[in-house]
Amino acid sequence: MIDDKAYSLSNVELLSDLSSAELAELASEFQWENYALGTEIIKQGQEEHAFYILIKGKADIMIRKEGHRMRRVRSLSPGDTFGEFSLLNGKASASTILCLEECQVLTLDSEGFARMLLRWPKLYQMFIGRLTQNLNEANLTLSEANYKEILRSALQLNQYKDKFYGLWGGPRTTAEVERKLEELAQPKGHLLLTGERGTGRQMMAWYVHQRQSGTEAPFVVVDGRRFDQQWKDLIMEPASQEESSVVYNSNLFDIAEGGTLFIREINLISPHTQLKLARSINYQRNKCFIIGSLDSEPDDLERIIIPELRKCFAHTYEITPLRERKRDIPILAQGFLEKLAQKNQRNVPVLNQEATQLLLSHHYQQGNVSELIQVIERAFYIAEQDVIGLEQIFFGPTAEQNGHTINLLASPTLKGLLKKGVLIGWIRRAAAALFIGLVLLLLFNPQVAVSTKIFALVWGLWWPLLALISPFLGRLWCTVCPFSTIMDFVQKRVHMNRAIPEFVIKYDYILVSFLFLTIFWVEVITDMRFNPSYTAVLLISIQVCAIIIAVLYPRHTWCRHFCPLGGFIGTASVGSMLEVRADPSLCLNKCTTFECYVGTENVPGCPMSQHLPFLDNNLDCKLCFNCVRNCPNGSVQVNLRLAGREVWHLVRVNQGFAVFIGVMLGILVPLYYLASFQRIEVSTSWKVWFSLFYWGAGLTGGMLAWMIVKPFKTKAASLRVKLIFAFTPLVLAGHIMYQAAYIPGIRSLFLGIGYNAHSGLQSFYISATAIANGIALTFGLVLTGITIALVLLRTKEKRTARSKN
Ligand SMILES: Nc1ncnc2c1ncn2[C@@H]1O[C@H](COP(=O)(O)OP(=O)(O)OP(=O)(O)O)[C@@H](O)[C@H]1O
Repeated sequence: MIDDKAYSLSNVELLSDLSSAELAELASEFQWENYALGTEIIKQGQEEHAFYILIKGKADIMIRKEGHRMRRVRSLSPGDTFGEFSLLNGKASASTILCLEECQVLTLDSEGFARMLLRWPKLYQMFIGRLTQNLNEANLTLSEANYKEILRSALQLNQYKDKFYGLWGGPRTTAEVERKLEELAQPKGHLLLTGERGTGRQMMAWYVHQRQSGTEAPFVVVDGRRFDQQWKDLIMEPASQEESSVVYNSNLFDIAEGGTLFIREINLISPHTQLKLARSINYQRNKCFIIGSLDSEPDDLERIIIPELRKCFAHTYEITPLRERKRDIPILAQGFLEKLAQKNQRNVPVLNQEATQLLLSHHYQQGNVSELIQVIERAFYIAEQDVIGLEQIFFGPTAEQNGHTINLLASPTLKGLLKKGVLIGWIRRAAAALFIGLVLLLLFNPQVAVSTKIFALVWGLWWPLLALISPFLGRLWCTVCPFSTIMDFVQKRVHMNRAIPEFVIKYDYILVSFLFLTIFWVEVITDMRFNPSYTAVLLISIQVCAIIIAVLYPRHTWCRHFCPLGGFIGTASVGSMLEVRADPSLCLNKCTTFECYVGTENVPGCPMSQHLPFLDNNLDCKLCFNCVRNCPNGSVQVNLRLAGREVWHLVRVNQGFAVFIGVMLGILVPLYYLASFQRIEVSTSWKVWFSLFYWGAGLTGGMLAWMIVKPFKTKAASLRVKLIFAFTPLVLAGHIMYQAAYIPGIRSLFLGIGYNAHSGLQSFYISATAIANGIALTFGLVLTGITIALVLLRTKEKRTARSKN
């Protein structure tokens, strides 16, 4: 019978490296089991586990998701294994195995499985590799978290040689680490490494091990987080060894014999197991060197690990957090870039001054050097030139979702539409064609433009509509904006793709504010709203500027850093009801290709240079949906949300746009009173007074906002920034009031509420403009008031929560 089993096992690919003697040894552990057609060998959710090899018959791996019918994931045929996943992670089975025919299997219980892995570590390694491959083919989404854990487990037998960058930092750090390495490599007793996550504790452990025992000696890594579930039984203590009902050929110290056993996050082992571990360490009689690591200050050690275990470690070494040795940052960053360039056979990119400064200003509390590596790797892969600037550095916490949203992509029709992008393409082309027709008409046949009321619609419909729709649809207009379509058309054919000057990135709010002020001023001074030819010249000028910028610089630099209209809609859309966001956990765990930023063969990357997991406000999102089309992981969502919520939840934003809001608010008074209503006769002196009043008010508004929000060194949105953004409804209301006055016929529209022959018509009729203004102003004031109150409440709530922690 054993021969039968050994013969069957010899046909299993996973075991093909074992000799006949070894197969015979292993076969004695396995049991035969038969299952009839339609039976379930394993049930999803089952707690007890065994390892199975299908010898005869066919079976399916089935998964039932909550509220759904059973779904087939994969078929199994003779030689395939199953059950191993649950054995390794100690969790309930994630799937059901259903027999499609009569099946014969060989099974191994959990203890036999553990013995097999210990007896043949190489098998374990192959096993993990095979399992990973199987998992890849199976339902990745469901198993992703477990999959990662297993890969981590697999690391214990992997060679660490090529894992680390082998850099330490600046000369001071390098000298200190080298000295410490020499010292620690002298075997005087076990070592405890303390330091925050990602400071390099593993790396230090590896290099200590390398110096002490050599690269080829075993370096076994186990994780304290899963020690109780996975490894507790593999440590021997003198008393329990004989008592134990399970006799193992080997234990953790045997596996690491002659090398190092590295126990990560040792403090996360339960106190009971810590005690067992302490006894085992003392009992193992220096079979291996032990390194423990934990995230703690050395002074806290007594509190978080039990004294018996603490005493096992003769010395401790604390690795300094990255933020306390900032001089290392540029050297590490450049070093990582060099390694990446070497690996990818590319030129070594250089970090420009601004990018370096940004890297230096960050605190790296999320993951120290690992966090820096992530930022640098991302920058390396998304950089299109050999210089890495601010545009390629994405930092800090990823975007978080606030409150309830409705993902519109849940609708297959809409998803299909956006994924194809054909409709948007046609709308863009149609808008561009209409725009060109309009400009030509204004330029060459202004009388027709006026008599057909087309001209009136330019000022009376286009602009008011923009102010009206952006609180709802955000920058959706920017996607179909003819300026950007024409600019895109030219850019595809002629482009220099120069790096965007840093002053443009840094001071874009000044450029946007200045252009905004200039356009409104020219409009009033030249009486452009009553002059088709001037209007055409303005539109052409804007288009020419957009084209020049598009030829010089990459993507939609114009829309992001220059366009006054884009700036206006962008600030209005911060609180809008539509957002495009990604699921950061999906992006960070699954994505290594950054298609949302880089683009794919057919669809360009984000025109606004956004990396989706870090996109957490609407200011720079044009809702072009390129990311929806590009993302291979389905991470992108198009959400409907509560209007305004982004303002009181604002985390990061280009703070300069608070200045722009100040400017927009400032000019409302001169625009409204002088331009809309007081313009009885446009004399030269009126123009002078208007100009003085207008520029004075605009600049004062901007300066005041600047003084309130300064200093804006980072992108973090302070309370003051949020408060200024809370004024957006008022700004919008003001601009709607100003623009609405140009809606064709509105000035001569009066609404009557009665007739009184004695007191005359006027007392009973009210102008439509006044009603519109009243409504807009009331909405503006009320919404601003509510937003300010919510900003204050939310800040208070956050402060209270922080002080409680
Ligand atoms: N001084 C350093 N020089 C170069 N690379 C470093 C340095 N410190 C850490 N790293 C790199 O940072 C990454 C994380 O390091 P490591 O895994 O050793 O951190 P850790 O403290 O053990 O934290 P974690 O438990 O999160 O892994 C590794 O890729 C490592 O190569």
